Amino acid sequence: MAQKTSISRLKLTDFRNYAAASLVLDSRHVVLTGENGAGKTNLMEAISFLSPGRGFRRAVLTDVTRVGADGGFTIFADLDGMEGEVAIGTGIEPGDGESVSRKVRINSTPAKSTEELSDHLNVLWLTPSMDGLFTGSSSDRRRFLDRLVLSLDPAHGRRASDFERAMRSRNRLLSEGRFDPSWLTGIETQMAELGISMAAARHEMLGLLQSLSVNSAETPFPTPALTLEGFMDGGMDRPAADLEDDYLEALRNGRGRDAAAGRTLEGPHRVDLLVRHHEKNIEAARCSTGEQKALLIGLILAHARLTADMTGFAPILLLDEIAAHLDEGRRATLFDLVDGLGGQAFMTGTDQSMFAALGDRAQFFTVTHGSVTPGTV
Ligand SMILES: Nc1ncnc2c1ncn2[C@@H]1O[C@H](COP(=O)(O)OP(=O)(O)OP(=O)(O)O)[C@@H](O)[C@H]1O
Repeated sequence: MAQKTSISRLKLTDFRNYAAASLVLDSRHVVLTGENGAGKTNLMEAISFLSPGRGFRRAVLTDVTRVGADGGFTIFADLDGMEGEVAIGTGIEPGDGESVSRKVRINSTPAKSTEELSDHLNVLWLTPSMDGLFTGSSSDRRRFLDRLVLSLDPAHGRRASDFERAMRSRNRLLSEGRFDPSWLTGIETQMAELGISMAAARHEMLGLLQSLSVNSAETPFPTPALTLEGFMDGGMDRPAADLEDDYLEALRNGRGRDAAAGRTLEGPHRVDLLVRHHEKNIEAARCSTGEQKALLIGLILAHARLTADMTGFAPILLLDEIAAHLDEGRRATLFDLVDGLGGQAFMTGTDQSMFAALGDRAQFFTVTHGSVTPGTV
């Protein structure tokens, strides 16, 4: 059984609709209930800032600061993490401009980047804005895929941003008509190395996820079948050096075409994640709304289980409005599955009675207009 990571204290200042808020938690699950617009999702978003990136809303950081405050916000958390007890602080400071990046302190020491947060905890989420994942844009699915990979392989984020940077340099050279072969080859060699290792990490993560899906038919939340399309399709079993050579050659041969298109037409940045309902054998995009939600829940649960197996620590789960469209039986099953992961999950809803099946496996808080109090009203 994986060990637990859990948050024991959370303190927000000038974050969204919270001027100041403080929660003291035990290691059980956390249920936040309150009216629409009270600040439940905002609290979950604050927790998502304890992982690399811009949180689950992918927010512009200056929008996160409370309207009316003087420009900065802070989030402090004490947690029992993967390297023991740790205090994490993050936020932006007053006066930070539009292109601000958020600062992170770990046990009061400034972190080099937000990626250091991955050493201490994994935070996974499911929010209503992900409901359209299967029918929406391939870039959303790619981002989703990369977050899945990131929780198992923290170096994936750095590889992806280095690849992007190299690709932008290549695009610029090509668009300016500067076909300097040695310069281009240098950049393309870097793209090939990074691109193939990105593809390999994605491929490996999907393989591991699929190997976990054996029990899927027994729950209302089946793990979907997942495949990648658009780059090195079906060819990832060959040695990495061969794949890199192939991609390098494709880039070299594609210079004229890419110059005309104004972008690089082949690479890991063009991959799409194809999702199918395994048992019904149809694409997720053609499943009903309820079936799509069940597949998404199945996918997040399988990923949480995989993260727990691979790291030895159950991730923190943020499940926003998870209970809203499930009947009583499915809700109870979901809570048992979430609890069975062995981690701490945060769940929101408008009605506390929807979480009754959790019993004393959870602690309850009421959220009202930017304040949060223990217990229920
Ligand atoms: N930077 C900000 N400053 C002040 N208020 C903000 C800021 N950003 C968002 N808000 C407000 O925070 C409020 C609470 O939003 P939140 O999404 O947390 O609600 P919720 O409790 O999850 O509601 P629902 O049940 O409708 O999803 C909203 O009214 C929103 O306008």
